[in-house]
Amino acid sequence: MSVAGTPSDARKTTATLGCDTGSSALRGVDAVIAELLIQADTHHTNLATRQLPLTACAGRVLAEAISAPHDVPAWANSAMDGYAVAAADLLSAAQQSSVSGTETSAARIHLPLDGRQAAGDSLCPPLRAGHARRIFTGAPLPAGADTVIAQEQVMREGESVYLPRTARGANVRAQAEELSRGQCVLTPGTRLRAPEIALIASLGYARVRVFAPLRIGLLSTGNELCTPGAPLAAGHIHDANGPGLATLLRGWGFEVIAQGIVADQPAALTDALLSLSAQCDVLISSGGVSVGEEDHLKAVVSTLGELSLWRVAIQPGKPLAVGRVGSCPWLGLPGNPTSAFITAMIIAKPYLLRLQGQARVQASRYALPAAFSWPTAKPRRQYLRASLNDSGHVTLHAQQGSAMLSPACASDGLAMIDAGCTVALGDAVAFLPYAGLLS
Ligand SMILES: Nc1nc2c(c(=O)[nH]1)N[C@H]1C(S)=C(S)[C@@H](COP(=O)(O)OP(=O)(O)OC[C@H]3O[C@@H](n4cnc5c(N)ncnc54)[C@H](O)[C@@H]3O)O[C@H]1N2
Ligand code: MOO
Repeated sequence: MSVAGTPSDARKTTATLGCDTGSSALRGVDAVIAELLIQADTHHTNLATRQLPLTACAGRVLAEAISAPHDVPAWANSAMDGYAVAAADLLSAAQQSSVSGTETSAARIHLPLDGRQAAGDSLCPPLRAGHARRIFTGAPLPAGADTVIAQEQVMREGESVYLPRTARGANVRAQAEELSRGQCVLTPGTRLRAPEIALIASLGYARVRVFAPLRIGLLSTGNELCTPGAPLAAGHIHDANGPGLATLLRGWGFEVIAQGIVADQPAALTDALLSLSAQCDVLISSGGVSVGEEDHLKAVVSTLGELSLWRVAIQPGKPLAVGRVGSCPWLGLPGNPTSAFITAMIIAKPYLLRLQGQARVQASRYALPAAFSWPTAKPRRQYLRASLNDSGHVTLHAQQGSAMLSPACASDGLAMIDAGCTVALGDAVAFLPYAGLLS
């Protein structure tokens, strides 16, 4: 990806592009996210916490540090089904074999067995000197043994075995090789996904302290909107943003109080915002934040609290607004469905996750070769519906309209092209998979 000129040149390009009125005044996406994260950091410490059973913690954010109550592994054990030996015995047996000349293959050492050790055995007597012990994966390593030889490499003959030379320590999971007792393994702010839940369970904890889920008040604004399932009157459309955004927000672990459709009229908006702000930690609306005479939301929010930011250098999603209703933060997403989704995933998500107490909030992005060219630099950062082809190159969906939903369903993620940048075929371009944005 290349930037058109220096940063100041890029600003000049932006300012002189007549087709995007007012773009020079737009705030950059990264600056807006950084500002929102600072706001969230000063807010989230007030969040309530609860101690919950592990089975109820999926997607919750940890509110306490988790330390290992014991070494992991707590005791040395076998990583293979095979035979436990002392490496020193292999060496001395090998020397004897070569002196007596009884060893048919120089690689084989003959040792008698002293018993059998399975996972879950409560007794584990020490290994007898000069012996091997049948052992199974996860079984404790007997004192005196330091090496396990996988059974595929061993010839068994009655109660003795022929063993290959093996490096000391092979196939042994040493005590504390992963974690030491008392070591902090998860810090507050960690989102609990399947691996974290399994780790906590493995340490023996049945309950952990997590943050209460953020309660988000959601409303779809617009006089043209109609609830899905209801017949459409002339000039009306079904509300896509309400169900879509609620799904996104619930997928990120939040509780959603869905207000449904609210007419774009000052009185109706005022009532809805005041009632939701009394029950919620954050308010999210879609629609009514652009420049039209029917876009009343910004004025209403200014009256009820403060409009702190409006318009971001992002495409789609430019009219995004941020403010508060009383002390309740409000994010006003644009009405075009894809603009609403993209601003939710790119800007609202890190803010909300941080408000929820989560430490790591940025979505993964990968630099991958472009299977397209983007010859004209744009004044706003682009988030384009994109997929990966069989060679792992980024392809763009043919339709990129911000009112269109089907391209998002037919793609794998978003290609990001910075403001002022062009892309030539084969250039590295940032790709954000939906997998990291939707969950
Ligand atoms: N003169 C200008 N017009 C527009 C500008 C501009 O800068 N100057 N910006 C455009 C951009 S960019 C966007 S994005 C939209 C955003 O406008 P609003 O946030 O005010 O949204 P609405 O006008 O209410 O709706 C826009 C569009 O989306 C449809 N919509 C709204 N809500 C829903 C919903 N819940 N489900 C499905 N579809 C919805 C609505 O019917 C409109 O078609 O403004 C541009 N205009
Ligand atoms: O930025 Mo608008 O969101 O292009 O449609």
